[in-house]
Amino acid sequence: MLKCGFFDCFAYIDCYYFCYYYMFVLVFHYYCLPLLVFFFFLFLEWGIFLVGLQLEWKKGKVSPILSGLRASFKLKSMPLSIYHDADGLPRIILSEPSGSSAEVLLYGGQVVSWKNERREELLFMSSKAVWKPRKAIRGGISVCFPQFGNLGLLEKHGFARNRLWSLDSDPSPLPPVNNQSSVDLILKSSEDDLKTWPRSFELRLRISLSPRKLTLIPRVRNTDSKAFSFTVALCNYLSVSDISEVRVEGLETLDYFDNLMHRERFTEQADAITFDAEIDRVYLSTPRKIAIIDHEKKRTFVLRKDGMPDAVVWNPWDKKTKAPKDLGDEDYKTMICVDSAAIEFPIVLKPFEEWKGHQELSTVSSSYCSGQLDPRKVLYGFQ
Ligand SMILES: O=P(O)(O)OC[C@H]1O[C@H](O)[C@H](O)[C@@H](O)[C@@H]1O
Repeated sequence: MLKCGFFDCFAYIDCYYFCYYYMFVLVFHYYCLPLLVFFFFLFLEWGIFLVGLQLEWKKGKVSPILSGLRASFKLKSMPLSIYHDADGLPRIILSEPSGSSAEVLLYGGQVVSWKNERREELLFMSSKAVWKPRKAIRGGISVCFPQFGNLGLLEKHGFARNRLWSLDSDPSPLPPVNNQSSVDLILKSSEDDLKTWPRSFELRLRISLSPRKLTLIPRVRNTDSKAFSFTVALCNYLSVSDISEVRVEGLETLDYFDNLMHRERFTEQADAITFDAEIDRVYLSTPRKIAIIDHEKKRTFVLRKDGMPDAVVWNPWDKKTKAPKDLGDEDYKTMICVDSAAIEFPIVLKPFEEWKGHQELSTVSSSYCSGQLDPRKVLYGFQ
């Protein structure tokens, strides 16, 4: 007869615990441990990726692997409509809720109109502008790349303003835009351009509209196997009531190259720039903020820029022999060009590096007190 004492019960329970423990060890070793190892390496990989992303972004450089990964995770953006006007040039219309708008041509990646909420045009467009390819359109905001002016062997101001750009579906590392107030454009080196400028590049431009503000973010990526350098400018043709009533502040005491004096270097002596004759100067290492004050219209344009240390100031005045053919005789009176530029020190990019600039044009619709460059002071009287 089998007898089962009190302590035999414990032996019986112990045996079960041992089996559970053994099973747990088996499961842990064969299932959980591999899973833990898997997740450990997964998180490690993502950590390295995110740190890399941040470092690359801080340096302003982007590797193709990172940009490829980003592209695969990007959000789908809302398609923008492309219109063809009477001139046949494809254009994109940007708008935002306050009522302001902008028009952007694929030809040249050029902004040709920027209207405020009262539908007033803020950019100058020549009465004789030629709306046909292979010639830059006289007005708006044009992109000079890869050469400013005649500072090289290429055509004046480079070829980018005379090429057909495309919509950019992968603007990474910038997040994709998904509304009607921004557009991303891209120009890549073509076979023809490689013959005259044998450097493979991607030139991107984001144009964004917000109340009283137009922002342009140009970027250049070196997709070549060799380093290259370039000069660049955003030529802003601003609409003014009367050039003789205009004053530009923020460039005083700076050095400039005078294009009318064989690029000789001078130092600005005036406390602001006023206009009574032809002017064509490249101001060097300027502050980030420049004010263009239109006394008659009681409007001030505020130009803020980054990554483009120089500023060009140009008005051809009435020198009919010298003035461009696509400019009306009286047009010089209602325009002033103040450009954001990188000219004195060309930008150098190694393979896969990216350069990024930033320009913001805004308007302050009030009388402007000299010396108060901060538009908040003008608008709200902040001290
Ligand atoms: O006639 P474009 O090639 O468009 O150039 C227009 C003007 O652009 C810049 O402002 C230059 O400094 C000027 O020298 C030039 O005349």
